[in-house]
Amino acid sequence: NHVYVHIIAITEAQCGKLGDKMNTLFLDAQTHLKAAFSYIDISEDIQKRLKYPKKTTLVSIPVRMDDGRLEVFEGYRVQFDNTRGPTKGGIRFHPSVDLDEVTSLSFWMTIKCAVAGLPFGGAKGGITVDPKTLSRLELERLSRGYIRALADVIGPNRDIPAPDVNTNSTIMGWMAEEYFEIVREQRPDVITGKPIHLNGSLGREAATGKGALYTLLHWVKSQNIEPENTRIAVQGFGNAGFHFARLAKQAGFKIVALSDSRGGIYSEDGLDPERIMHHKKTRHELKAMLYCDASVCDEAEYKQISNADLLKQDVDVLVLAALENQVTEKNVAKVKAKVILEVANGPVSAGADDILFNNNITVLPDVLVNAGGVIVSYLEWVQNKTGLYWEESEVNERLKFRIVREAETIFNLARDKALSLRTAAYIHGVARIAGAIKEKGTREYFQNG
Ligand SMILES: NC(=O)C1=CN([C@@H]2O[C@H](COP(=O)(O)OP(=O)(O)OC[C@H]3O[C@@H](n4cnc5c(N)ncnc54)[C@H](OP(=O)(O)O)[C@@H]3O)[C@@H](O)[C@H]2O)C=CC1
Ligand SMILES: O=C(O)CCC(=O)C(=O)O
Repeated sequence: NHVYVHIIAITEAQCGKLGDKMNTLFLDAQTHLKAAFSYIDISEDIQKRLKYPKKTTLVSIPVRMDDGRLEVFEGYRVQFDNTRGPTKGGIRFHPSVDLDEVTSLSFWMTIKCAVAGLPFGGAKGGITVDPKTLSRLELERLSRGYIRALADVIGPNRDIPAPDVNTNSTIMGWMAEEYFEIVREQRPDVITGKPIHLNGSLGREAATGKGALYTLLHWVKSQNIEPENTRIAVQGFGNAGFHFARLAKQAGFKIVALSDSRGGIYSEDGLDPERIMHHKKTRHELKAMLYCDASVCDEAEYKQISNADLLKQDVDVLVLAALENQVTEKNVAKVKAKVILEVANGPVSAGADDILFNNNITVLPDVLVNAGGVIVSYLEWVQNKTGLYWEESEVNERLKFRIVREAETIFNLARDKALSLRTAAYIHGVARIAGAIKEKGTREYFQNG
């Protein structure tokens, strides 16, 4: 299989050229960086370095399909910055994966790991594929092929992948096992988000949703708002959105609307995410709840809504837990929520973000809100390295302590300097990265300066 795999490690100079060709997502993401630079004492050299990914790898992954055909898929791994430690970030399987998206996601990972105070830089990977069209065996072959193609650039102290959209613990297990075969050594610290039976961490499955809930709870407390008086709509009902919705209901919030890629449902009386997940699992769409047998359904009245409708709901908190660019300058005027909780990466465009700030709509930013996933991935990596495994309660306590500590710093900075929470989060994270670059000395950054 290796014969078919082409690894192209792109140099910095080529990256500059690629940078020029990048379309809106990466350029949009960079807007927030520029905003943060104006509040930090940071040299021009460091500013310039942070605008380019350090290493971009593109691979082709040949897969023998069940019917005997050979399909070749495009795979990516972008390692944006490793100044603070090995790079870290998930792997996405989705038809819209391209270099622009993966680079943007790797940039957000870099900021996020710094915001969370983790000893990691940022990376992201992906394959351009609709995994819903593959059989289980095709999916396994594709996942293993991705690792065979990228085994030279990842590693337990180099770059540590994890799950993202349409990937999960099963896929991480296959990938880890493929890596062990290649290096002839058990290295569970090469990938996080693994199954519990393959040295994964208790608490990783729900960590992204849980971290988002801790951030929201800290926010409502700072505003003297009771969860019981807070109505929430959630876009996206996968790992992050489902666990957030489930835990938010347990914490007393009222979930009135939910959606997945096929549409959504609304109930003024409130929805039960666990019950809805049960129906989604059997009928593959969230709105299957609408057709469920009356004897199984409760008394609540459900209304079908579109994905566009979900964003317009008159709720207290709009939770975006699907994909990037969901609220843009085109639809931002329709948003009625008072608070947006960014569980997804980059769900609000930079232009929409400015409009929301000017309209006094609070955006709790992705680089803080969804950091729970990578925080528990870090805890998994530490457990894998030490061989000492913690109870779930210990993992959750460590997650809560870290995310609340960083949230408190960011909330205070935003309040004291009258900034958006996003700008405050970027200042907090970028200052840590810039500090590390400075301390590292002149080898890479200032060779001729
Ligand atoms: N998993 C993790 O640990 C982390 C994830 N994130 C981010 O959270 C977001 C979601 O990731 P994750 O939950 O893991 O991914 P999943 O694949 O588990 O879930 C994604 C969900 O989004 C839904 N979706 C896709 N498109 C739309 C749309 N247009 N409208 C409404 N729903 C849609 C999918 O629907 P369907 O079920 O029909 O496919 C699915 O329910 C991503 O931005 C990811 O980068 C961030 C930090 C960590
Ligand atoms: O758990 C991780 O290492 C990374 C998760 C991720 O991809 C993300 O935070 O966007």
